[in-house]
Amino acid sequence: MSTLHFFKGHGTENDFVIVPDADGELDLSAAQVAALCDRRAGIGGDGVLRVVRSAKDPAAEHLAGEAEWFMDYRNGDGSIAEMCGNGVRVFARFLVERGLAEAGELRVATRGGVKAVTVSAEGPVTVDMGPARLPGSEGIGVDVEGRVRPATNVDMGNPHAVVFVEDLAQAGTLYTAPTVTPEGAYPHGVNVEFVVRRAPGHVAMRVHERGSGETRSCGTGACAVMVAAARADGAQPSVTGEPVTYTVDVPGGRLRITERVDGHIEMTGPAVIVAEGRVDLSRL
Ligand SMILES: N[C@@H](CCC[C@H](N)C(=O)O)C(=O)O
Repeated sequence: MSTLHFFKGHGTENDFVIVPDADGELDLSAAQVAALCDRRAGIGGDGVLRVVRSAKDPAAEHLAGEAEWFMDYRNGDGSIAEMCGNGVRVFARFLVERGLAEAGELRVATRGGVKAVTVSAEGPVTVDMGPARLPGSEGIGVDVEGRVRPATNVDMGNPHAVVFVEDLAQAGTLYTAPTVTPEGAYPHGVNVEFVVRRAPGHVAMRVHERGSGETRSCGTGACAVMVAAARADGAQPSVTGEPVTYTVDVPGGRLRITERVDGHIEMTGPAVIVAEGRVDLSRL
């Protein structure tokens, strides 16, 4: 019997199975990750966060001097993604609650680089996501109710296509991935955000995540949405010298996203650990 000690946590209901593996002894296959994330036959989650010392994982050993811990993030289907914004906030909360790091500012290694995360004792968790990249949106579109609308292509370390709609119901069921054009625009897949405006500086979104399907929140997605909305509103802090903050509502709660004058995107929201248990991997 191979028993795995796990925790469960979420950030605005983007939920994760957290697997402590300080010394990098676990080799979870994609099938095992998918089985853990299965909401009926497994624990259930949008993804898995393996908590490993940077020095003990080949993907992060080069970052060990900057960050003691590496977030090995996997999507719900077992695929690897470069970055998970809610995941890194939940990961930092876990480190602090388990006494593996002090509250305050700490650094977490990810496949998207080292992220500075600020954890308050009971309150919100803020992550400096670094700058967004807008590699060009020419020709990129998302099918909305049978009609292709132009989308904003935003890279938050992982890829996003952001499309504005009048009503979030226009996103449809999202049981399957939205159609993004042109075919092949995102050879490694893409996260798609549907956005409505609520008020100046306030938007709401739904997301279909690459590798996880529709989720209740996506941190990198909320940052991509904020940047797309800010640019559409003519706001660019690096030019105006004024930071810009947006409230982004997601089905699972609310995130506050600030673009600083240096271009870095900061995301703030709740992150909680809600359960702990053991699972027999051979039964999944
Ligand atoms: N939920 C995450 C994003 C997870 C990765 C994404 N599905 C991808 O494949 O890029 C977040 O909070 O950012």
